[in-house]
Amino acid sequence: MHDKADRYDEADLSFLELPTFPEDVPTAPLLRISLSRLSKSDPEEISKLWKACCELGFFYLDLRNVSTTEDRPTSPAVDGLNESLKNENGRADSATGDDEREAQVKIEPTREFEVNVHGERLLQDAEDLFRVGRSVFDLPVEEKIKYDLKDQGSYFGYKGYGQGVIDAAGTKDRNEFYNVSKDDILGLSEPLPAPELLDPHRGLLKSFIQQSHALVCLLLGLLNDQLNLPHDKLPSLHRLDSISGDQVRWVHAPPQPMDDRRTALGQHTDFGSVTVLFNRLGGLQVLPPNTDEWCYVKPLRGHAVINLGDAMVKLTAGILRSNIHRVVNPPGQQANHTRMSLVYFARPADDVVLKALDGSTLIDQKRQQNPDGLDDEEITSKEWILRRALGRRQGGDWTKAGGTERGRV
Ligand SMILES: O=C(O)CCC(=O)C(=O)O
Ligand SMILES: [Fe+2]
Repeated sequence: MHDKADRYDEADLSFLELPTFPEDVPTAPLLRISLSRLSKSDPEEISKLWKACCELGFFYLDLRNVSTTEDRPTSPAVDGLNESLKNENGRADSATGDDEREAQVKIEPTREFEVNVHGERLLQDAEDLFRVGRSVFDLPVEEKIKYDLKDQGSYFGYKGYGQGVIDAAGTKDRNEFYNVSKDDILGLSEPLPAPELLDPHRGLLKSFIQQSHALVCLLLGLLNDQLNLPHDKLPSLHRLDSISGDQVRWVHAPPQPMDDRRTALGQHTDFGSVTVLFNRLGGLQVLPPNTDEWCYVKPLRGHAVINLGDAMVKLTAGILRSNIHRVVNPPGQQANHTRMSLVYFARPADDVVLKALDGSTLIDQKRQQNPDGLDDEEITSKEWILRRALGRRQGGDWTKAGGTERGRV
């Protein structure tokens, strides 16, 4: 048994500046996995990852430096770098800083843009982006709706409060989104219309995207090996420089009146491959397999919540799990606070066909057990995501919004 991560006490895991997450609500049984140990290919940690991805499809990933000398990346160069990259606002988001920081974290520059994941850096970027997100939602609605790109057939940009639906009856949601495309920020596609206040933060968004994507590729590489797929198969479907639906999302939900509360974001499975989620207030709930009780995911400081999406289910013939989740008003003393979350959605490249991959006996066996299973249609990643995302918008086709959860426990 490892005890390093477990020796942090509760105070280290809490957001002390926020009202505490209540003790008396059901919480979901997410395993806590250490990035530092995964990146050293620790076999025990890899089996925890495998178990979490097969059984629940959700886990916590500890992104902090583990406090032992051998684990801590404290070379003076890296420490000094972090300082030198902060601008006068204390934010690490200058354009020149990006290049310098990339140079430091990149050990083996395999593909254009790619970096090695650095957990503390990702945590810092997430914290900085929480501030940026607040300023986006503070803009007047008339300004924000200029960036609702639904009518152009895009799921990037703004989605206003109540502009999504949470069920087949068309009940309106209770949150706003702002979605930023990876390809826009990396210069792989034309820039989309966006509020001017985001301009100075494109460097920060780029860093967050690179770090999140590198994290996802590390996880995909480890899962690839567990699945006995040909080397690099899963990561190669998720190249940072391929055109894809990868996006950063801020989710923003003001507190709901005490006598009129409803689900803010309706139950769903994520559409893509791997989701990296930063939460501070509670409200996210999962429905664990074989239960009918929604359980809260308690936010933990220094950790991301990672969950798998439907693409991973389809590519592995259902070996890996994408679990249903939803967002409700924050619980207990947190109920009167505005909730915001920050998400990175990694998705296979647009042209990847979402069907079981060849080259793994494990996947072949699973496919044989369930021959008509998940390959019932030939659909690309782009079509799948567009259909599901727009199906959940008002006026969309709800019957097309569903995912692989249908017919499954
Ligand atoms: O806000 C959250 O905690 C989760 C958001 C979510 O599930 C999503 O945007 O798909
Ligand atoms: Fe989700």
